[in-house]
Amino acid sequence: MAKRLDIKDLNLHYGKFHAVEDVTLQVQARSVTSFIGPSGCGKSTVLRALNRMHEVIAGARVDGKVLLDGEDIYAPSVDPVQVRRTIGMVFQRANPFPTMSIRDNVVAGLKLTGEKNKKKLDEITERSLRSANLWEEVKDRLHKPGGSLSGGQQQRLCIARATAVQPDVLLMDEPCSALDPISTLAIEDLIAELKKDYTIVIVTHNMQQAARVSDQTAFFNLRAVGEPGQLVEIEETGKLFSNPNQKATEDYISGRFG
Ligand SMILES: Nc1ncnc2c1ncn2[C@@H]1O[C@H](COP(=O)(O)OP(=O)(O)OP(=O)(O)O)[C@@H](O)[C@H]1O
Repeated sequence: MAKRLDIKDLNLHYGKFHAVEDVTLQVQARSVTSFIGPSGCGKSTVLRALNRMHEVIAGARVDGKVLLDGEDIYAPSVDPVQVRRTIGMVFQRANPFPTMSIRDNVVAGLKLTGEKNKKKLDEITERSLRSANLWEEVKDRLHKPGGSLSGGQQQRLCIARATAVQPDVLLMDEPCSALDPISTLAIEDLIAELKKDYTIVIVTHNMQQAARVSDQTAFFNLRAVGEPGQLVEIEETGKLFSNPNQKATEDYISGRFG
């Protein structure tokens, strides 16, 4: 549980298009790192490279290294399916299986691993829903469809599904962008709880959110349209928002562009 990530000289392409250039950064275990920056600078692309989801896109290429507690997740001997289990992902739009029950949604990933023991699956359902702060709201309707929940509940259900397989890292791609302010706060509280057990990387357009939830923040930018995205700086969050090292960061956080 909760492993460290070391990203070294990461370059990401979509066919001939060089989307992200030379990203090197570290993410400590049991911490939250936010990726911020203007649209198109490659935040989601980098995030998807951290659990080998980038390479499923036709023509996409990854150069560089991503180490999970020192182990290269791109080593030839490593199974990408296993990587995606140990480095889970929560998406922008909650994507529960809408007609599947709440319980079956939570354990969907586990069932794929062949787990059939009902008692164990029930225990994991409760544990995962509790850790996603959803148990009290759904414990009396576990057999109702996942699609019957509100947007915020569906997003917490997806977080429960991601944690049910006990990953080492949780990647979150704008997990609150489709949510109202109350549901957003519920997810932010949840991120603070989950940090005790997981390493978390979150892409967000909301700088207040980055300031609220993260220990360190990475600012990405584009030199010009058509050029690859770059990591401008990564800093302790308080420092990045109060006294950034780079002028481009200051311009962005003070709303002068982006
Ligand atoms: N599947 C794809 N095929 C080709 N190009 C892509 C693909 N996905 C993203 N790109 C391009 O890669 C660049 C980086 O995109 P990415 O989505 O990572 O940026 P982002 O910073 O997450 O943007 P946003 O904040 O708007 O979500 C953009 O120029 C984008 O058009």
